[in-house]
Amino acid sequence: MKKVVKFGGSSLASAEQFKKVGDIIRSDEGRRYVIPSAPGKRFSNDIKVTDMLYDCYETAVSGKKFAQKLEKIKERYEEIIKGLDLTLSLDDEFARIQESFLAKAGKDYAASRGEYLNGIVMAAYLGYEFVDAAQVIFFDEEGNFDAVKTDKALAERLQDVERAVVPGFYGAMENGCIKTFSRGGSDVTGSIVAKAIRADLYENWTDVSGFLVTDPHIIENPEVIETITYRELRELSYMGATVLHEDAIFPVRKEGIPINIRNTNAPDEKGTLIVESTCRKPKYTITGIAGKKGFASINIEKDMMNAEVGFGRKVLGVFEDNGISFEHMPSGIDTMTVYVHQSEFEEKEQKVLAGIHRAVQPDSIDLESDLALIAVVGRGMRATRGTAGRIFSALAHANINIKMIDQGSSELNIIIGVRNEDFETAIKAIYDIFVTTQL
Ligand SMILES: Nc1ncnc2c1ncn2[C@@H]1O[C@H](COP(=O)(O)OP(=O)(O)O)[C@@H](O)[C@H]1O
Ligand SMILES: N[C@@H](CC(=O)OP(=O)(O)O)C(=O)O
Repeated sequence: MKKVVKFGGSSLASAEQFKKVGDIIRSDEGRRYVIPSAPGKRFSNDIKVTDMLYDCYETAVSGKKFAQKLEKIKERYEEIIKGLDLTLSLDDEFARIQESFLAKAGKDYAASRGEYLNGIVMAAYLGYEFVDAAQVIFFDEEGNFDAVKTDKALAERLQDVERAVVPGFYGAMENGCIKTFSRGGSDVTGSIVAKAIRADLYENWTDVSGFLVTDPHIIENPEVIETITYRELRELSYMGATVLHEDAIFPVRKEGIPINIRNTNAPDEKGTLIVESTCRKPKYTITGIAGKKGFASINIEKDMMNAEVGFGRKVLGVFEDNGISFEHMPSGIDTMTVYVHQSEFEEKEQKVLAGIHRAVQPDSIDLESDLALIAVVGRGMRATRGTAGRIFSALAHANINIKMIDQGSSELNIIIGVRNEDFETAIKAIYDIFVTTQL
């Protein structure tokens, strides 16, 4: 059995957490390739090392003194090294980082040092070989991930390495410059390594007991999802369920490698298994609920809109010309509504409105802001009648006005638009009706 195991920042925030991780790895021979994140938060208002590095680098490039900030980061690692009784000095590494900050090596280089240093500590602790991600994970000149080159390099490099630590989150471009994935990207590294070595399983260890039906910040102690398909997960992680980076699904999915989300603080729990397909019946009609705030809607009206060939294309062309992607586009006979991210739209609002007027001469355009989108996802919805009806009635009972409802033709998800201020109450109402009361 060959397993790739990724440990998130919360699992590696302190020596105590490192010890739990060590026990987990040593308890299973198959856990041969380890992907660590940078040390995360030790307590709720602590600062992640990645954020300390961004801040320190910004101070350095603005020409201010940054030695003290760098020292604080070094202390985080020294505390871990001391707690693990290791004889390891990071003095040379920190001297090099300081020089590189002065030479403006880049924001991505700065952030990547969190995982790089944690990888060195982890390799020393486990007695595994350290493989720098800059040697095996590649980005092209435009900064896009180069899957083909990476897959080949990783497979070759790890071919004869029995046990290795590969730091998460970063790689290198052709010119040697360090480049990171977006935040939470160590999940992506784990998936890429799992694909390259043809792993049997990709374990992703975090601080919750699996993928939960909904965000634990909204519902206290939500149920754990036992089995979820890649497609369901993609919908949920795209809509804000942050436990797994949305791009982490693709590499393993291509190879049919399952992902197992596990809890470092409760290693005996089975967690969530993410698979290509399953005949296991889901426990509830819905598998999960996720959502995001901060959308705006642009409602366009024009008599006889439906008869005007190319109307939709012309409207969407205006958004494209302004570099704005749209999330949803429900339409009526003489109306169409476009949902966009408010932050992307706000600064270009007047340009977009003028563009729409010019392109399709509408009768009227209405804007609404501070909207939230909620995705109710589940493979079980296809076989169950009345799911949308139950959502409607749950929200009506909770006194929430539904702004929009959109069911994908795959019947795997229903998207609901509500006001930002109703977001949490709406999720609670949907959770209650499908999970708590199991109606
Ligand atoms: N549906 C969900 N299921 C599980 N966790 C979720 C969900 N939605 C949001 N979260 C949050 O994701 C966190 C885990 O992700 P993350 O902070 O990236 O962990 P790590 O540091 O281990 O990579 C959990 O602590 C939880 O608060
Ligand atoms: N350390 C990086 C990458 C990462 O994946 O971290 P975590 O596994 O703690 O989400 C970040 O904070 O974004």
